[in-house]
Amino acid sequence: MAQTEMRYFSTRGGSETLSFEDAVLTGLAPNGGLYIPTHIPELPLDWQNKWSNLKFEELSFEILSLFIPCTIIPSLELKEIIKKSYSKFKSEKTTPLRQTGEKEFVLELWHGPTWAFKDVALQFLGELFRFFLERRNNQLEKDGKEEREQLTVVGATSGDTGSAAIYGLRSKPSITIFILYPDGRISPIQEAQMATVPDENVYCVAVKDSDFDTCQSIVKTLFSDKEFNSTHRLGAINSINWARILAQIVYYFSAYFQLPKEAREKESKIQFSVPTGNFGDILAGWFAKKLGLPMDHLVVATNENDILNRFFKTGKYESEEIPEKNQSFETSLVNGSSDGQQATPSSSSSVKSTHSPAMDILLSSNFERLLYFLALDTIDSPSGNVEKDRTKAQEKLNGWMSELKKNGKVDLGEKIKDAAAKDFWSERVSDEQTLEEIKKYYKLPQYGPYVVDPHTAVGLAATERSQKKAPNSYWVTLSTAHPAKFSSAVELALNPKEFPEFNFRETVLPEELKKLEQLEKRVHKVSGEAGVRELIERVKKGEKIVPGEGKGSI
Ligand SMILES: Cc1ncc(COP(=O)(O)O)c(C=O)c1O
Ligand SMILES: N[C@@H](CCOP(=O)(O)O)C(=O)O
Repeated sequence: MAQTEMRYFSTRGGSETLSFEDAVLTGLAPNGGLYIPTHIPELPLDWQNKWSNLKFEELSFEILSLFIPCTIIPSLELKEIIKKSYSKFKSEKTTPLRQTGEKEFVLELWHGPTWAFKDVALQFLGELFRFFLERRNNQLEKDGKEEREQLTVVGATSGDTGSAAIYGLRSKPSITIFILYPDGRISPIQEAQMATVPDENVYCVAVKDSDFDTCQSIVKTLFSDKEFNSTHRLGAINSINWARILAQIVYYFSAYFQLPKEAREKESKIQFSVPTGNFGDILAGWFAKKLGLPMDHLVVATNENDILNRFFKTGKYESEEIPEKNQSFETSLVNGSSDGQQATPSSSSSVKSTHSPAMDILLSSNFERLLYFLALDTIDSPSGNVEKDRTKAQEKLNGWMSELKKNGKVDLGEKIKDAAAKDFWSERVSDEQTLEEIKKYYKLPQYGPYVVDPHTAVGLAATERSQKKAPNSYWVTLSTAHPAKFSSAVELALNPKEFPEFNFRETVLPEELKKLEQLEKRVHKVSGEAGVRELIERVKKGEKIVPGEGKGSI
């Protein structure tokens, strides 16, 4: 059956739909919403047999082409983009599945260039940007036009997205990239991975006295500032960009095909546990389920920053703090809601610093995408008319967003909580439990020893706690980073007193990362949104700014 051509629209309303190309290049919708597909495509008949022996790249092509019409990227070119995206992965399987128990598995997503799961999507997004810009600029040249399209990528990171984006975009023509991160709140290796990249088009921006939410909020404010956005043609690398979610859907299918045959039999149940921060990775899993991948539940595994866990348990989405006292929280909620004029906080909010710092996030961007679908699934008396029902769901979502803006919290109610519970379970994992989990996997009989990073440990702890809900299931925990990236937590868990034989440098740290220590770092330290704007404006004017020596707030 012919499928309707896929287009994308904003969660926050407006009847406009965009092509895949425009949705990817725009990143965040002008009304502050996130782009989502107009419909969930159908998998081909007999996909389970047809796809079972495909290599990762081939599987990726099959899934991505359901969302990217060949009028936007012709098949041959999409295959080429995918091939380039995964050529630098260190594992033949790209995202290999490792057995850790009789029915327990870990999906290792960190075999890409920066040793984090973000590489899977950001290598692809880098290639997409290159392809679209090259095609547009060739056309301009053909048409005898002088101007060329340039993209100013502005992204926020709690450590991993930044380096993966930089490795995906470094030295790509027509692109300048600014990565914002909270000064002093990412691991030394993460900072070294970003700041030692010498390419001229890369700017690492340490935002003083901030946290990830502040950085994310600055990014969203800049995107919603119409003038700034159109002057600099902003591009998004965070998971607000639909292409990030899309690329991540693939590895849920890949995991499925790597599980033992028995797991794929009708009576078996498969559960996925996902260490969660910005809700991008787990949302990709939810789309995989919507597409028809047989999975039972997705476990939202949070650290002590547990707003999401509290929502899934209570239906209430709220910060622990009073909004007036917590500007970062409020500003993140209202991002881009209107004129981009809201003040951006410069001081840290109530986010806790934990042993899994990449998940130290209060407000998860992608939760809005799920909320849209929950709104749609629970509208009273749906009309059956796609556009009308879409508008109703968008209105409902906007209502929630305004309430959040006003009160810093919203009670989404039992109906929404129950609708979410069909697909999600959730668990909060403390720092202490995270360290215990790292120890446990190091001492793992039969399938160990296995050194896991603290984020993966959060996922594993959540798996164990959820197991009683569905005994006899197959469990896949997503491993989101290589342990080398988080030495402090790993060394704290596998400390010399308890584990005298363990040597982090010898057994965990890859040679490639050891070499970073010797390289020169280039970091621009700035204060708040004003500092970020100033840096971008001066760079775009062609000023050469020596890292750490800029004037003003830079
Ligand atoms: C290592 C690691 N694990 C887990 C996460 C959480 O993923 P998501 O933000 O997609 O929920 C992140 C970053 O967000 C991360 O860097
Ligand atoms: N943990 C992330 C935070 C940014 O999330 P993103 O998936 O929206 O880019 C990081 O490592 O930076």
